[in-house]
Amino acid sequence: MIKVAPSLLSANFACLKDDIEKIENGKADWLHYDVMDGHFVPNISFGYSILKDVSKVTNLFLDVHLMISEPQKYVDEFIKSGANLIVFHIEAMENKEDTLALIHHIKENNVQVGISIKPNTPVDAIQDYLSLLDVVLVMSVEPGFGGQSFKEIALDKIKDLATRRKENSTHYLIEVDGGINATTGKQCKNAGVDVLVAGSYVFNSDDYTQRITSLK
Ligand SMILES: O=C(CO)[C@H](O)[C@H](O)COP(=O)(O)O
Ligand SMILES: [Fe+2]
Repeated sequence: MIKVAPSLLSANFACLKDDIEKIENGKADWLHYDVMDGHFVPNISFGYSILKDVSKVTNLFLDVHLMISEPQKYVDEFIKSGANLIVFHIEAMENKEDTLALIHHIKENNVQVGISIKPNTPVDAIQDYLSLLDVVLVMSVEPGFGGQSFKEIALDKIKDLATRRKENSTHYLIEVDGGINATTGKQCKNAGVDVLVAGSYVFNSDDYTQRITSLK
Protein backbone atom coordinates (compact mmCIF):
# COMPACT_ATOMS: atom_id res chain seq x y z
CA MET A 1 0.00 0.00 0.00
CA ILE A 2 1.29 3.39 -0.97
CA LYS A 3 2.07 5.90 1.80
CA VAL A 4 0.73 9.45 1.68
CA ALA A 5 2.70 12.28 3.26
CA PRO A 6 0.80 15.59 3.30
CA SER A 7 3.17 18.56 3.15
CA LEU A 8 2.57 21.05 5.96
CA LEU A 9 3.83 23.83 3.68
CA SER A 10 0.29 24.27 2.33
CA ALA A 11 -1.43 24.10 5.73
CA ASN A 12 -2.86 27.11 7.55
CA PHE A 13 0.06 28.11 9.82
CA ALA A 14 -2.31 29.88 12.20
CA CYS A 15 -4.13 26.58 12.89
CA LEU A 16 -1.38 24.01 12.51
CA LYS A 17 -2.66 21.78 15.29
CA ASP A 18 -6.13 21.55 13.73
CA ASP A 19 -4.73 20.82 10.29
CA ILE A 20 -2.40 18.13 11.67
CA GLU A 21 -5.30 16.48 13.51
CA LYS A 22 -7.36 16.51 10.33
CA ILE A 23 -4.71 14.74 8.24
CA GLU A 24 -4.04 12.28 11.06
CA ASN A 25 -7.76 11.45 11.23
CA GLY A 26 -7.78 11.29 7.43
CA LYS A 27 -5.27 8.40 7.55
CA ALA A 28 -2.14 10.21 6.41
CA ASP A 29 0.89 7.95 6.90
CA TRP A 30 3.62 10.53 7.29
CA LEU A 31 3.78 14.27 7.82
CA HIS A 32 6.12 15.98 5.34
CA TYR A 33 7.89 18.99 6.85
CA ASP A 34 9.57 21.33 4.32
CA VAL A 35 12.46 23.39 5.65
CA MET A 36 13.59 26.26 3.39
CA ASP A 37 16.39 28.68 4.19
CA GLY A 38 16.13 31.42 1.55
CA HIS A 39 19.59 30.37 0.30
CA PHE A 40 19.45 26.83 -1.09
CA VAL A 41 15.97 27.72 -2.34
CA PRO A 42 14.47 31.19 -2.90
CA ASN A 43 11.88 30.87 -0.12
CA ILE A 44 11.74 30.64 3.68
CA SER A 45 9.39 28.29 5.53
CA PHE A 46 9.90 27.05 9.08
CA GLY A 47 12.72 25.59 11.15
CA TYR A 48 13.33 23.25 14.08
CA SER A 49 11.51 25.18 16.84
CA ILE A 50 8.19 24.71 15.09
CA LEU A 51 9.08 21.07 14.38
CA LYS A 52 9.53 20.51 18.11
CA ASP A 53 6.04 21.87 18.84
CA VAL A 54 4.57 19.87 15.95
CA SER A 55 6.14 16.67 17.29
CA LYS A 56 4.29 17.18 20.58
CA VAL A 57 0.84 17.23 18.98
CA THR A 58 1.07 14.28 16.58
CA ASN A 59 2.05 10.64 16.39
CA LEU A 60 2.60 10.87 12.64
CA PHE A 61 6.02 9.87 11.31
CA LEU A 62 7.89 13.15 10.79
CA ASP A 63 9.51 13.30 7.37
CA VAL A 64 11.80 16.33 7.36
CA HIS A 65 12.81 17.63 3.92
CA LEU A 66 15.79 19.93 4.35
CA MET A 67 16.05 22.42 1.48
CA ILE A 68 18.96 24.20 3.11
CA SER A 69 22.62 24.86 2.47
CA GLU A 70 25.09 23.14 4.81
CA PRO A 71 22.57 20.67 6.25
CA GLN A 72 25.32 19.18 8.44
CA LYS A 73 25.33 22.43 10.47
CA TYR A 74 21.68 22.15 11.54
CA VAL A 75 20.93 18.44 11.47
CA ASP A 76 21.33 17.92 15.22
CA GLU A 77 18.65 20.50 15.96
CA PHE A 78 16.20 18.66 13.73
CA ILE A 79 17.12 15.33 15.35
CA LYS A 80 16.54 16.84 18.83
CA SER A 81 13.23 18.29 17.66
CA GLY A 82 11.70 14.92 16.83
CA ALA A 83 12.47 14.14 13.18
CA ASN A 84 11.94 10.47 12.30
CA LEU A 85 13.45 10.84 8.83
CA ILE A 86 15.85 13.50 7.60
CA VAL A 87 16.20 14.05 3.88
CA PHE A 88 18.88 16.38 2.59
CA HIS A 89 19.71 17.48 -0.95
CA ILE A 90 22.70 16.06 -2.78
CA GLU A 91 23.06 19.47 -4.51
CA ALA A 92 23.71 21.05 -1.08
CA MET A 93 26.75 18.83 -0.45
CA GLU A 94 30.27 19.80 -1.42
CA ASN A 95 31.95 16.40 -1.50
CA LYS A 96 31.57 12.69 -0.96
CA GLU A 97 33.32 12.67 2.39
CA ASP A 98 30.85 15.17 3.91
CA THR A 99 27.91 13.31 2.38
CA LEU A 100 28.97 9.97 3.85
CA ALA A 101 29.67 11.57 7.22
CA LEU A 102 26.22 13.14 7.29
CA ILE A 103 24.48 9.88 6.35
CA HIS A 104 26.32 8.01 9.12
CA HIS A 105 25.74 10.76 11.66
CA ILE A 106 21.96 10.68 11.10
CA LYS A 107 21.87 6.87 11.29
CA GLU A 108 23.93 6.81 14.49
CA ASN A 109 21.22 8.95 16.08
CA ASN A 110 18.60 6.33 15.19
CA VAL A 111 16.91 8.59 12.69
CA GLN A 112 16.19 7.41 9.16
CA VAL A 113 18.09 9.11 6.35
CA GLY A 114 17.25 10.09 2.79
CA ILE A 115 18.74 12.05 -0.08
CA SER A 116 16.73 14.19 -2.48
CA ILE A 117 17.49 15.02 -6.10
CA LYS A 118 16.21 18.06 -7.99
CA PRO A 119 14.55 17.59 -11.41
CA ASN A 120 17.81 18.20 -13.31
CA THR A 121 19.97 15.97 -11.11
CA PRO A 122 20.44 12.42 -12.45
CA VAL A 123 20.06 9.31 -10.29
CA ASP A 124 23.74 8.57 -11.00
CA ALA A 125 24.63 11.50 -8.69
CA ILE A 126 23.53 9.40 -5.69
CA GLN A 127 24.43 5.91 -6.89
CA ASP A 128 27.29 5.62 -4.37
CA TYR A 129 24.92 6.20 -1.43
CA LEU A 130 21.88 4.12 -2.42
CA SER A 131 22.81 1.10 -0.28
CA LEU A 132 22.96 3.33 2.83
CA LEU A 133 19.64 5.12 2.41
CA ASP A 134 16.17 4.57 3.88
CA VAL A 135 14.55 6.94 1.38
CA VAL A 136 15.30 8.54 -1.99
CA LEU A 137 13.22 11.67 -2.56
CA VAL A 138 12.65 12.48 -6.22
CA MET A 139 11.66 16.12 -6.74
CA SER A 140 9.01 16.51 -9.42
CA VAL A 141 9.15 20.33 -9.20
CA GLU A 142 12.02 22.76 -8.60
CA PRO A 143 12.22 22.88 -4.80
CA GLY A 144 11.09 26.08 -3.11
CA PHE A 145 7.35 26.44 -3.57
CA GLY A 146 4.15 24.46 -3.25
CA GLY A 147 1.48 24.47 -5.94
CA GLN A 148 3.70 23.92 -9.01
CA SER A 149 3.03 21.53 -11.89
CA PHE A 150 4.42 18.00 -11.92
CA LYS A 151 7.49 17.42 -14.12
CA GLU A 152 7.34 14.10 -15.97
CA ILE A 153 11.10 13.58 -15.75
CA ALA A 154 10.42 12.27 -12.25
CA LEU A 155 8.67 9.18 -13.66
CA ASP A 156 11.80 7.89 -15.41
CA LYS A 157 13.82 8.42 -12.24
CA ILE A 158 11.29 6.51 -10.14
CA LYS A 159 11.45 3.60 -12.60
CA ASP A 160 15.23 3.75 -12.65
CA LEU A 161 15.42 3.74 -8.83
CA ALA A 162 13.02 0.78 -8.64
CA THR A 163 15.19 -1.15 -11.12
CA ARG A 164 18.43 -0.32 -9.28
CA ARG A 165 16.85 -1.37 -5.98
CA LYS A 166 15.92 -4.77 -7.39
CA GLU A 167 19.29 -5.31 -9.04
CA ASN A 168 21.28 -4.39 -5.95
CA SER A 169 19.04 -5.84 -3.20
CA THR A 170 18.85 -2.46 -1.47
CA HIS A 171 15.88 -1.40 0.61
CA TYR A 172 15.22 2.35 0.24
CA LEU A 173 11.70 3.69 -0.22
CA ILE A 174 11.12 5.88 -3.27
CA GLU A 175 9.32 9.12 -2.43
CA VAL A 176 8.12 11.76 -4.89
CA ASP A 177 7.44 15.42 -4.09
CA GLY A 178 5.83 18.21 -6.09
CA GLY A 179 2.64 18.61 -8.12
CA ILE A 180 1.07 15.39 -6.85
CA ASN A 181 -2.67 14.94 -7.32
CA ALA A 182 -4.87 11.91 -8.15
CA THR A 183 -3.64 11.82 -11.78
CA THR A 184 0.09 12.37 -11.26
CA GLY A 185 -0.04 10.21 -8.11
CA LYS A 186 -1.33 7.32 -10.18
CA GLN A 187 1.42 7.81 -12.77
CA CYS A 188 4.01 7.69 -9.98
CA LYS A 189 2.39 4.62 -8.46
CA ASN A 190 2.57 2.85 -11.84
CA ALA A 191 6.25 3.83 -12.07
CA GLY A 192 6.92 2.17 -8.70
CA VAL A 193 6.82 4.91 -6.08
CA ASP A 194 6.29 4.07 -2.38
CA VAL A 195 5.51 7.49 -0.84
CA LEU A 196 3.53 10.38 -2.32
CA VAL A 197 4.05 13.85 -0.88
CA ALA A 198 1.09 16.16 -1.49
CA GLY A 199 0.74 19.71 -0.25
CA SER A 200 -1.73 21.88 -2.13
CA TYR A 201 -3.79 18.91 -3.34
CA VAL A 202 -4.59 17.94 0.25
CA PHE A 203 -4.69 21.29 2.05
CA ASN A 204 -6.40 23.42 -0.64
CA SER A 205 -9.51 21.33 -0.17
CA ASP A 206 -12.48 21.17 2.20
CA ASP A 207 -12.06 17.44 2.66
CA TYR A 208 -8.52 16.32 3.49
CA THR A 209 -9.65 12.72 4.08
CA GLN A 210 -11.13 12.43 0.59
CA ARG A 211 -7.93 13.81 -0.97
CA ILE A 212 -5.70 11.43 1.01
CA THR A 213 -7.96 8.49 0.15
CA SER A 214 -7.92 9.40 -3.55
CA LEU A 215 -4.12 9.24 -3.54
CA LYS A 216 -4.11 5.80 -1.95
O1 LIG B 1 9.26 20.35 -1.19
C1 LIG B 1 8.32 20.97 -1.58
C2 LIG B 1 8.51 22.19 -2.43
O2 LIG B 1 9.84 22.45 -2.58
C3 LIG B 1 6.92 20.57 -1.19
O3 LIG B 1 6.98 19.39 -0.42
C4 LIG B 1 6.02 20.36 -2.40
O4 LIG B 1 6.04 21.41 -3.26
C5 LIG B 1 4.59 20.07 -1.98
O5 LIG B 1 3.69 20.98 -2.52
P1 LIG B 1 2.71 20.64 -3.73
O6 LIG B 1 2.15 19.26 -3.48
O7 LIG B 1 1.70 21.72 -3.64
O8 LIG B 1 3.50 20.67 -5.01
FE1 LIG C 1 9.10 18.68 0.22
